[in-house]
Amino acid sequence: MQDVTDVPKRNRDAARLKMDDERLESHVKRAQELIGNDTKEVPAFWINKYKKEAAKNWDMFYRRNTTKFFKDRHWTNREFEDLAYQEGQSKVCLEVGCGVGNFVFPALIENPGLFIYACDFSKRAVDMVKDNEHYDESRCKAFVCDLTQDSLTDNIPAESLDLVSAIFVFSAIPPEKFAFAIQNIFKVLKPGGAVLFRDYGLYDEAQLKFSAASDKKLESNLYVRQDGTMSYFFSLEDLQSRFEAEGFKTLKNEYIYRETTNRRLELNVDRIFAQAKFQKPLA
Ligand SMILES: C[S@@+](CC[C@H](N)C(=O)[O-])C[C@H]1O[C@@H](n2cnc3c(N)ncnc32)[C@H](O)[C@@H]1O
Repeated sequence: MQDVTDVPKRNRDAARLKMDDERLESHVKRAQELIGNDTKEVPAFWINKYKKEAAKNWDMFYRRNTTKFFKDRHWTNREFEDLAYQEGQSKVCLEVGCGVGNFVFPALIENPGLFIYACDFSKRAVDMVKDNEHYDESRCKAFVCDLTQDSLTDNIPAESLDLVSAIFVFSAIPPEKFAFAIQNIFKVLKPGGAVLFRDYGLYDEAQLKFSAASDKKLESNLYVRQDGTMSYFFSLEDLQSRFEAEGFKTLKNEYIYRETTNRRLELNVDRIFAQAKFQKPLA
């Protein structure tokens, strides 16, 4: 689950290239076969347990990995122009599912006019954010919150945010809880404010790996990792309909294709991400 999107600078342009049609077609064909043949569903007892214990499993993930697992996300200004600082401008953002701050700290350092609220349901992760040498209360407030059941307005004034970033967090949430999470975000955004979304796309290589293994599929497009954390894969239609159902307007919604190389295994891997921008309409 490493952040393979953070390709070395000199390879960025090459990595951003879309897969050519032929390659994409054969990838989709392979994906559909693998996923279509994956009928090994996990028993309901375990599905409920993974869903119920999601916060605990992520907390254990951070106990094991501390701050060492994800790389800092230095690509966010490039991918989300709303985030990038413009002279004299100040913005307030909330990062949902902030983990240990791999999005938060590069964004604060690169964008002087930014204030970031950062929340996660893992207390251990939030404590690591607060312990970071760059944590400065005049520019950041981190707090524990389960986006799928705790109201964000307990910590953030309603309709006060310019931006909400959701970077690889919705994939960790069971789909039946998306609606609550999206409504929760809607309430703290200003009219005209936007959600910046990036997550695993349908047929991403990680989904193919889950399908090839046994007993990983919980339900359609939802899988479980060895450590009990979950991963959902978004088609653009699915993503768009879920945000629009809660009142958002879709301004951007696209797949990002990246070819990454695993040098040790001498393998090229096709990653597919869903990237979108959803706006809360002006009143
Ligand atoms: C893959 S990590 C991404 C972390 C961070 N956004 C980043 O870009 O590095 C997913 C994070 O979402 C958090 N998370 C998952 N479900 C959540 C929920 N219901 N409420 C709050 N945080 C959640 C997990 O604890 C984990 O830190």
